[in-house]
Parts: sequence; C-alpha cells; structure tokens
Amino acid sequence: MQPPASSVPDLPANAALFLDFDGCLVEIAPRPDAVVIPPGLPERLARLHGRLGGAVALVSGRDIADLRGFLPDFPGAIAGSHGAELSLDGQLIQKTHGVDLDLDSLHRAAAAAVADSPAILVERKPHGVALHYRADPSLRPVVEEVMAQLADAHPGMVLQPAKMAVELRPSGAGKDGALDRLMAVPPFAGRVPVYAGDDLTDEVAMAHAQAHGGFGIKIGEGETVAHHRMSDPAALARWLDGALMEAR
Ligand SMILES: O=P(O)(O)OC[C@H]1O[C@H](O[C@H]2O[C@H](CO)[C@@H](O)[C@H](O)[C@H]2O)[C@H](O)[C@@H](O)[C@@H]1O
Repeated sequence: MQPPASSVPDLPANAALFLDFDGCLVEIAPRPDAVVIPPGLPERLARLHGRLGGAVALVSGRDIADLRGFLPDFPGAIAGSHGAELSLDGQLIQKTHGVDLDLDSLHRAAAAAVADSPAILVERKPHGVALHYRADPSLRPVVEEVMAQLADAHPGMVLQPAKMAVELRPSGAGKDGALDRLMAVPPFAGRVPVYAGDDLTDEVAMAHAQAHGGFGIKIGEGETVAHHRMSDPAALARWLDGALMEAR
C-alpha cells in the first residue's frame, strides 16, 4: 500500500533540495528527446532557488548539456551523467569519470551489437551509453545481454538499470556521490537534504539524504528506500508550489 502524498512533511525552510529530472520533474516520454517541460516548471524552479538561498540542484542521469537544453535558465547546481559531471554557479567544476575509456569505440560497439534490432534506441552519452527498449519491451533480454557483454569488455564501467533501458556508467559515478560533494559546499552545506526521484539510480541518493538527517520522496510506484512517496510529477509540483505559498 502506498502512503498518500499528504504523509509527506512540508519542505523544511532550511532544505537543500535535490531533484531528479526524467519521471520526477517531467513525465516519462517515448524517447529521451521527446520529454515535455510542463508549463510553470522553469518559474517554479527559479522561485525555489530564491526561497532556499540557492540550495536547489538537478541530479540526473542525463548530461548537463542535455539538461540545459530543456531548462536553459535553471539557476541552480546540476549534477549530470549520474554524478560524473557537476556544475555549480554556472561553472563546470567536474567533468570526469575516472575511467580510461574509448568512448567512440564503446558507442560503436553498442550500435553494432543492436544493428539488427532497429527498435532499440542507442543513446550516446558523454560518460557511457544507454540502450532503450521502450519501443519494443520484448527486446529487454537482447538489451540486457548486449549490455552485460559490453560491461565485461569495458573495465571501470558498470550496468545501471533504468526505465525500459539499461545504461553503462562509470563505476565511480553515482548520485549519492553528487549529493556528498554538493552538501560539502555553500549554499547546500548545513541544510537538510531532501531528494525526490523515480528511478533505481535515485535510490542511493535518497538513502544518502536520509542518512544525513533529511528525507527521500519516491515518485511513482516500485520498491524504494524513500520514507515518502508521491504518485507522479504533477503531485511533486503541487507539493513544491505549496512550499512556495507558505513562504509568502
Ligand atoms: O536521472 P534521470 O533524470 O531520471 O535520467 C535517467 C535517464 O532518463 C532518460 O531515460 C528515461 O527517460 C526517457 C524520457 O522520458 C524515456 O524515454 C526512457 O525510457 C527512460 O529510461 C535518459 O534518456 C537517460 O539518459 C537518463 O539516464
């Protein structure tokens, strides 16, 4: 039984707010490039940024450039590529995955391995690769097999299951590490970490927030470590708007 959204506490006035992107701020779409930014989202994020003294961050499996394409005016920090990239105050302060990786070769190998299955979408990422089977879920075993082989062939890269997709990401990256780095610096340091996310990659970050005095909010269904849950991105938007109303 999922707890109702009303069981989620109010956003603390001294929160450090960490928000996942796909499935959390925006609804899941048929393809990565097809997500739609809900009306009001950019303004909501800007107002939260002001309300929380700048302590608002996007934490995504997407790379930072991709996120900036969707939210060009977002004023907060961005942790991209599952934490392999970090941008603070508009400055890229980290863009490394710590793996000696021939990215072109990885991308070519992934594309070649699924060339016979055009329904599988190959997402070439700056710190790895994702294979999406949303267009034909029966292809999940094919994707899992190919990605397992690619993981074996690329030391330092690990499998990251996602929604209707499997990714390869650097083993040293992770959203929990991104939270750790942000919580060590202003304006995040000393605040209560609150993390909202919908996917497996968010679980370590929600656990991290909860281990450091804050809480996690799972968006949607599925097993989670989060202490709280909301049904969908619209419910999260309403909760965030409620926090902004209280601040008036
Ligand atoms: O950490 P996130 O911001 O949640 O990003 C996770 C991955 O999201 C994207 O894929 C997912 O969303 C797509 C668009 O809704 C959907 O078509 C796909 O099936 C989902 O897996 C993105 O493409 C990945 O790069 C992100 O890592």
